[in-house]
Amino acid sequence: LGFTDSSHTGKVLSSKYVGKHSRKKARWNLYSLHDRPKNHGKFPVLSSLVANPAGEVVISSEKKVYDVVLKQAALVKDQKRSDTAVDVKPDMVVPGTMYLLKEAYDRCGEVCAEYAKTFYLGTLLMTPERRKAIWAIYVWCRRTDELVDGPNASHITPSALDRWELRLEDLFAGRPYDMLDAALSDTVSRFPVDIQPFKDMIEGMRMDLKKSRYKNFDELYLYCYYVAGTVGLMSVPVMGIAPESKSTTESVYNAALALGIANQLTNILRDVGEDARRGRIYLPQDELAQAGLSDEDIFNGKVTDKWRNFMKIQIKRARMFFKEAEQGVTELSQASRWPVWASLLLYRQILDELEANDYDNFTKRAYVSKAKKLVSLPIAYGKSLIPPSQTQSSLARA
Ligand SMILES: CC(C)=CCC/C(C)=C/CC/C(C)=C/CC/C(C)=C/[C@@H]1[C@@H](COP(=O)(O)OP(=O)(O)O)[C@]1(C)CC/C=C(\C)CC/C=C(\C)CCC=C(C)C
Ligand SMILES: [Mn+2]
Repeated sequence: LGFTDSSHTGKVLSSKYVGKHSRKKARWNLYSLHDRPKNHGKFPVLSSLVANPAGEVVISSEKKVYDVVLKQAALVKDQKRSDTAVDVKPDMVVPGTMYLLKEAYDRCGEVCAEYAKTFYLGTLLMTPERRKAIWAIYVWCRRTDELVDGPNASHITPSALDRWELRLEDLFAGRPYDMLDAALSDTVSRFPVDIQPFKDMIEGMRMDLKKSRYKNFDELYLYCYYVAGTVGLMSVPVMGIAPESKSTTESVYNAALALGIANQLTNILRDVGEDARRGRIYLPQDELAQAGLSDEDIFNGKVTDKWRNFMKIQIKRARMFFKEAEQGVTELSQASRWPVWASLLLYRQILDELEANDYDNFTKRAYVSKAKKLVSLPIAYGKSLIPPSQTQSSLARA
């Protein structure tokens, strides 16, 4: 939804899980397009292992991230599912603060409208409580991204990110540092939003400071989780799951994660040329090599058949993540479905535009025209009318 603006667990996840299980080379590849498992609430045993570049079998990023998904889902599981704002805590009336808080949320709305207009319009379809909360989350994400991508990015050090994280902990503890933090502080006191995805997003920004290449899709997946999958996990507690939905909370979170991953993969494919000009290549190095491509080819920016074939595979993968996200959207509360469908349809069309540009993402920026955006809105609306799952299938709650 118009995230075409300004350009664009932590420790829990890292060393703890990456134990050496075997020195044998893994025989399966979790991320081969044909074998990729569908999680849908249960994590298949085989896919939790993956070979690292040294040939050691380690816990895959997908498994590590899935553990976070389970934790997030468990946190809200007992919360009453609700299509209205009844689960929202009432305003705490501290004289003088109500007005300031309103101003803080209004400012978040303005930032949102300025940076991501279409997305902002989408939020207007939500209930007022949810809309304000999503604005506050949006603004925090945007500010976090600006730390490493904004005008002061060259001055940002890991310790600046550490300070940003302390500030995050403070706002979760009810001690916001500024007005925009105050809005988020209020949001997290009203909705069952956990701090972990926020910390993980900061971890993604740390990764951006120290890393400009990704050995394989397992590494890239973890990065995509940090910077975008987290957004899905932050948003679901605010958007709400439809009370009539019979699918598992885990599967809805999993779909939200998939939407974030799909968006980020799409972002990466759209911005190959732009990123290369900053010395960054977010494409899996092993897959580039398999396609007979090197970093030099990316820097030279010539569309060849090798490049087209490579891009086809990458686009196919991004579409798989969008597909995985689709069934989760239907499970969201009624008022949240339309904006999320619109976001999914619009972002996915960037992939179509990449194809229409004959895979030239070196000199062209794929974008969805206003006319196509307009056409997508009623389609998204139609999809938002599909009722949530009524049966306890493989998606069902355990
Ligand atoms: C069940 C189900 C499917 C629920 C829906 C869950 C949901 C709302 C998922 C949202 C997924 C989403 C929109 C992810 C954002 C992905 C994204 C664009 C990440 C960007 C990262 C950095 O990338 P980069 O620097 O390479 O890109 P730029 O050139 O800078 O663009 C981000 C920039 C991180 C910061 C993210 C934001 C500013 C977006 C935050 C969005 C929200 C909080 C609201 C999402 C809500 C809706 C309705 C889509
Ligand atoms: Mn960015």
